[in-house]
Amino acid sequence: MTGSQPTLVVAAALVDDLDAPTVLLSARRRTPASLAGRWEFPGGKVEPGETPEEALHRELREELGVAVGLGDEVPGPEDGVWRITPTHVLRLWLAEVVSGVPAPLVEHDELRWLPAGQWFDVPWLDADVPIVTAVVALTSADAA
Ligand SMILES: Nc1nc2c([nH]c(=O)n2[C@H]2C[C@H](O)[C@@H](COP(=O)(O)OP(=O)(O)OP(=O)(O)O)O2)c(=O)[nH]1
Repeated sequence: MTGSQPTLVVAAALVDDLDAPTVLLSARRRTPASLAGRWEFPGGKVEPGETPEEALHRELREELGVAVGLGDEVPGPEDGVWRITPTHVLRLWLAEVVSGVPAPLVEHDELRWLPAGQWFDVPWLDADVPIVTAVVALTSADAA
């Protein structure tokens, strides 16, 4: 049944401070055309031989040019993961930047640090909306 396994995507809810988050980073996709202009959590697919955490560090280095520290995972409702497309599931971690300044290097054409109370104020990918709700709940931010 290996062929029926969904593709695992890993991503980060980057905040300013894992202990007291106030701002959340969202990234606007450049491609494909069907997703361009929508906002997401930076990340990407886990490659063979990588752990999910290794893949996430690689994706954030490649996409944003930053090193991060990972916080808690934001568990999803389906065996702990988030179903984002018929063929992809997402795992998401809270994270904070430990080195570098995020820049839209590859996959994105704009980054935005969303202030508390404005975490829903960009057109997230449809699948990400409930995930943002979970991030709000987990961080107990007064952001919604
Ligand atoms: N990275 C990311 N992908 C998401 C999110 N929400 C969501 O539905 N997706 C979808 C969009 C894509 O169909 C898929 C991930 O693809 P991707 O394009 O980010 O992954 P990747 O960089 O490794 O892909 P590739 O083009 O190099 O093959 O998951 C999200 O918050 N972050």
